[in-house]
Amino acid sequence: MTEKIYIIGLGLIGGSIALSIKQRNPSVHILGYDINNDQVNLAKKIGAIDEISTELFPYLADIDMIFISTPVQQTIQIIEQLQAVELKQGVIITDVGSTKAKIVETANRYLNGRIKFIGGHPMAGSHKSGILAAKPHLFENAFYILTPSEYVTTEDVNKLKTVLAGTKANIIEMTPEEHDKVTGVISHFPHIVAASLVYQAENYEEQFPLMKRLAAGGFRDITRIASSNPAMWRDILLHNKEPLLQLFNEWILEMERIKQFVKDENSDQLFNYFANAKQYRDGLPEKQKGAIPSFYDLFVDVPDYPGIISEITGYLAKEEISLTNIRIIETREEIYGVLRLSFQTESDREAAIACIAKYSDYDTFII
Ligand SMILES: NC(=O)C1=CN([C@@H]2O[C@H](COP(=O)(O)OP(=O)(O)OC[C@H]3O[C@@H](n4cnc5c(N)ncnc54)[C@H](O)[C@@H]3O)[C@@H](O)[C@H]2O)C=CC1
Ligand SMILES: O=C(O)C(=O)Cc1ccc(O)cc1
Repeated sequence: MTEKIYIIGLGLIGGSIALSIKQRNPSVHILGYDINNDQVNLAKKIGAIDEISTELFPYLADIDMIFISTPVQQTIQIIEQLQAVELKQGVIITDVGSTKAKIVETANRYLNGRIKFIGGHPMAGSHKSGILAAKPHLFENAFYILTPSEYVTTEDVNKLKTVLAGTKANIIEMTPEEHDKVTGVISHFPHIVAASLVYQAENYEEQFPLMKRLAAGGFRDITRIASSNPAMWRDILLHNKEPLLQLFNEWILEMERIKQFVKDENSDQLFNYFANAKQYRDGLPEKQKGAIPSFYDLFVDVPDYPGIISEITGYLAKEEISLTNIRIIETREEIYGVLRLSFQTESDREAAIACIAKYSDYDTFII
């Protein structure tokens, strides 16, 4: 049973995790520390934590689980220092960093399997920082990646998953290396591109003073993430060097490819370039938080009438099947609609298929 949790770093992510744990299980006692007193005081004030620690390593021998939710470089330093701290037998330590290989490698080296470390990364957030931007539902329907090493058991991972259940995230597992490659493509490199587009606009400002005021719409959308915390992104790039270097090379080749189409005035290739990108982009799951699609969506063909959502949720409630999201995604000929139901696990989805077949004639399908 996880009774006492220690959270180091009470900003956007640490604060959101604390709030989600407290909301699901108020009896869990959360001790919190932040190098910035204002953050930890605010965390206590909004009820994210029960108790403030005034030092990084207070008495920790009664703590069942530790979350390190600081910027990645600080996370490494804290893990290095943890080897000399007295901890409870069986304590589980996890982090929330946007990179995994360096952090997990540090944990393996310094904690040496003696202390159970499970790398973690909730794949949602914001360009905002700090406890005041924290929300208990920040990770709802997002992916939460865990990278357990050979030193931890399924039971350890399940313990962490139970604590994280209040986040309502889809928890999946992968290796630290897989994680860093995937997040390099869909998160880290896009932050570089966003910042570079901002530089490009800024460079033209002297020549076209109206540039800033004209930079609306698409430009604002694609560069939103350039407003993220610079120190955090500096450290993420320092951690994920090799995958990013490969992506730089591939991106430069990609730019050369489209540049050539423009140079050649190759109308067909230019059309195809945008048409293929549009097709792939349009196929991304709609309004999914985080960058990767859900694995456990179920689609149901339903008549389009008011009350259909409560009818379906009523069937699922009868069988005690929990749902993370439900949404009408399409109406066909104004008669039939498609309902998308999202589940945390494959077994919940299978149970839902059986349940809907038991109580209704609606067709279910998986894409
Ligand atoms: N911002 C985002 O959208 C996401 C961030 N992450 C990861 O989560 C981690 C935290 O990021 P945020 O919560 O966004 O940043 P944040 O800036 O909102 O919070 C970080 C907190 O850590 C504290 N801190 C820094 N050094 C510390 C130390 N040595 N000891 C104790 N506290 C310390 C800061 O004072 C701050 O309150 C980072 O590793 C980041 O890569 C993961 C997913 C999304
Ligand atoms: O603001 C956004 O859309 C983000 O990209 C948030 C984000 C930042 C860092 C992560 O590791 C994961 C998600």
